[in-house]
Amino acid sequence: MDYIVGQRWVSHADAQLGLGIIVEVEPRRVTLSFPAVGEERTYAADSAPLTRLRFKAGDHISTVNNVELEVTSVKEKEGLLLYTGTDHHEQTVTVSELELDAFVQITTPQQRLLNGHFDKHSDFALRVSTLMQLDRLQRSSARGLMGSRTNLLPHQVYIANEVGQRHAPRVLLADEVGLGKTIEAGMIVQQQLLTGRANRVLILVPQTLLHQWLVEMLRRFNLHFSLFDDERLRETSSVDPLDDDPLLQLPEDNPFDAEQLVLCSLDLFQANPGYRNLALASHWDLVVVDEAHHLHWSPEQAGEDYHFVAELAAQSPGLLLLTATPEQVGLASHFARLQLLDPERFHSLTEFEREEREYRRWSEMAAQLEAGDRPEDLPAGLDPAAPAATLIDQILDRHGTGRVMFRNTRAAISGFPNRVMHRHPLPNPDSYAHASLDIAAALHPELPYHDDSWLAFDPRVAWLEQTLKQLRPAKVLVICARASTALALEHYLHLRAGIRSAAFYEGLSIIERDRAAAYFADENNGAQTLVCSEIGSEGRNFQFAHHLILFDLPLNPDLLEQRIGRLDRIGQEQDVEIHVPYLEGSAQETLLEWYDRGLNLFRESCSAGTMIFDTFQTRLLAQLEHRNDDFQTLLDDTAEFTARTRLELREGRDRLLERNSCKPEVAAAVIADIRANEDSDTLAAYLESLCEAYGVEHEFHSDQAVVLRPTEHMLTGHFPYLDDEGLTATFSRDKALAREDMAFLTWEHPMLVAAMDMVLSTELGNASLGTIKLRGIAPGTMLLECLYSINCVAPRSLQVERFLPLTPLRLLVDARGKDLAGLVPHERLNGLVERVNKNTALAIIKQVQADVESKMTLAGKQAQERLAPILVEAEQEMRAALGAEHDRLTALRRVNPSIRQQELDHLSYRMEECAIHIRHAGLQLQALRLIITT
Ligand SMILES: Nc1ncnc2c1ncn2[C@@H]1O[C@H](COP(=O)(O)OP(=O)(O)OP(=O)(O)O)[C@@H](O)[C@H]1O
Repeated sequence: MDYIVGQRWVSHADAQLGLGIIVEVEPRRVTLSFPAVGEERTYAADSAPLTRLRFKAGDHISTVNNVELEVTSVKEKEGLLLYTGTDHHEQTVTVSELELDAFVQITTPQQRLLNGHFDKHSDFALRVSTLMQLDRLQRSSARGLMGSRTNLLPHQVYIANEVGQRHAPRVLLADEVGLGKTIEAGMIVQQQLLTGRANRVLILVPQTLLHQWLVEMLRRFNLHFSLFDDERLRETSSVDPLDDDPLLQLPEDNPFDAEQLVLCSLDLFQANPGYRNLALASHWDLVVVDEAHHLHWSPEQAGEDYHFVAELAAQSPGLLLLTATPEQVGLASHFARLQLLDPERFHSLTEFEREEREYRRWSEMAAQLEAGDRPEDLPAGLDPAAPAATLIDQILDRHGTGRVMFRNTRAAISGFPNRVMHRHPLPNPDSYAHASLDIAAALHPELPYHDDSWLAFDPRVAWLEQTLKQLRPAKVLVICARASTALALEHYLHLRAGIRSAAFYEGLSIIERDRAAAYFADENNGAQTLVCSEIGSEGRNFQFAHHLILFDLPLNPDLLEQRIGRLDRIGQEQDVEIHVPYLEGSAQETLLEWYDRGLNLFRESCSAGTMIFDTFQTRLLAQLEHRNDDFQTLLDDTAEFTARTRLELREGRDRLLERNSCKPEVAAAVIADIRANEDSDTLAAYLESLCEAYGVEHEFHSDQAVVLRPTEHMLTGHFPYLDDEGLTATFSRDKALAREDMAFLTWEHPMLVAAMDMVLSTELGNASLGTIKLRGIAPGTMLLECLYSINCVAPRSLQVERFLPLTPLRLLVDARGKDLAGLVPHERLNGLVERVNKNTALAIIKQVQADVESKMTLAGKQAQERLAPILVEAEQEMRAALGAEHDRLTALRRVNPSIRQQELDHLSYRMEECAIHIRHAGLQLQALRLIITT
């Protein structure tokens, strides 16, 4: 494709951009400015979704200077088109395509019909059915949630539905370990992308989870993220990775701009501060940060990673933070993360701490409201006459963590396995006498050894070997705190004990780590055991194993919970067997006792671990150093405190959060809608007609599954997502979950999305001609079937399309200009219309040309009349939605003076801008069929 600066192109992927103008051409990229929406876009030159706009003689064009021309001739000069025509003063004028008005509407169906370009009826029907399906999908409550290859779990579907529909969502996904936060984030990202709310997404994860995220996004959501690491950035940018001077001139070629979906490790920016400016200079619609509790923050000082994410958070409209243990590093730092999400709502730590103490009161109030009572002491600013559901939402928003935080607990979700604990006391060897020196050495007595001589006398080692042999062939995950321990153990098991094993620790490259994890996961020829340092205790999926050996214990209950969470997660089908070897009389034993008898952590997960730890820390540390008779009292006190805290959480904060994190009736309705889409045969039938239209071979594979293959007679050289090998795909979710080799075809599979887009962005089926026998109507009578869609050219940031329906406006005008659409539905007409041979069709069109044009004018007028109330309704809907946001901020401002007037003003401004664009929305003729009665 030859691009030349100044040429005019339209994006067929995004008609709302209006008419673009090429402003820069580079060897592999082309940049267009879209003046109608004030945006610039850069595309890869060989795959840009662009169509050159060429007018022909007879077309009407308008220029930026409001000159209207009817084109009489077209010439090309140095790659640019020059249009000559007559304006309304009958003057002959020549304008360059450079001067064309960017707010162009191209109504090609009429031009094609009158010029004798007729499509098959089946193609016309396909086009109309595409419009109808898109409209149905847009209105479906399952929109954006159909395509993921996952089980439909209510708590995930609820969150994805609630958050994914938001404009610029900013939330903390804090489900307890292993409940599927990655899946929730994937569903939200997918929904945001599919609905056009987001285009550019950046995901930041710990290095150990990069590959897992990459694979999960691809296999569950068909999302192709590009992995950016040091190597890739060095290859594509000249920035010095170590130079983080913010005033540095950034290169024009920002590598982050080259991809829409980027996955990076957060550590990359720690090690190479120079890359931060690059990432910040790129625009993101949505930033996702996994294991967000790692961001360093304390009331005295925030870490560089926190600052970096805070800067990203400030420039990106959407932000998802993920953590299973939000309070792992304390309440203050939990608050700091909430502040990243909603600085208006979370403006004062003291206030937040006070609120936390009141959760029980709000929880009880919500319960009262739900039971139909009206409490006397409703907080100020709430309308006692409002419906209970509204009041509950407002209480959650203003006094709980409301719309910002989602946390489902295992207690509320059934189907988790039991945890079974096995203690293994072992004699404490004399060589570890030094262990009482400090707590780290007491808990990990092998640490002071610079070689592996400790392996010979530490009884945990021989026990480990023996236990693994006993458990054979069961897979066993071994976790210890330090990399050196993991490495030494793995060497021992592998080289001296002959046990198939792999190590997983920070010294390995990402590829080596993933190779180790894959070796462990391999069912047939894989390792029996994986020995991990603490980095293996976070985020990874090892639920195919159900034996966990804790070679030592971390001094942090949330870390212990994370360790157990590797196995105790969704998909675990057996009881989780937790084995803990410990040295008798050592600090390890004391810690084990405290976790077990104090917190009961080996049997039940506990979301207040850190808080309980903080409460007893001093007493516990003293006991770890030197255990005495007070220990029993510490255990009793901890157990009593834990029981009380659990109860408080259940009745207070957790219940308040749960109320917000899964509403079963809403989830059930969405799931039913997703299922209804899967269970009907409409998709299969639609796919068949698509394949027929485009010449793709379509063959039965098995129940609910098909094989698609490209052929030599394809209409276009290429069909989206279909390579030479073909594609085996199923419409059944259950089959897709069991058969990873099959694609899961839903209305939201990228093949369907791209193919539907292809139908509407090309001319396929937009002009058709046929005959019909209708009793009682004189032969030779003309009917025109016209389908219009609403087209609103507006800056993308306004997201106007979410208020405008996609429902096509259909008219069937008869010879007198009367609309019969209501009497004869489209499907019925399809069954009655007969095709006409090309010569007859050309003869017909010659005869009725003038008549068609006048009927088109009538149809256009009628459609315009029908458009008016639709636009009024769209504006009302927009005002209601943005108005509610405005009201919320105004209400929050009463309790929180830090909300700036400027923000409220900006919302009002947005509302007015949206209103202007909605009022100027126009109609685009999508398809036209001329029918003559015989
Ligand atoms: N709806 C689902 N269908 C099928 N598998 C699922 C579903 N939800 C979660 N899983 C699987 O369960 C495991 C846990 O999910 P995920 O990794 O998203 O949990 P998490 O909450 O992020 O865990 P952690 O707290 O450990 O980071 C993964 O193996 C995931 O693939």
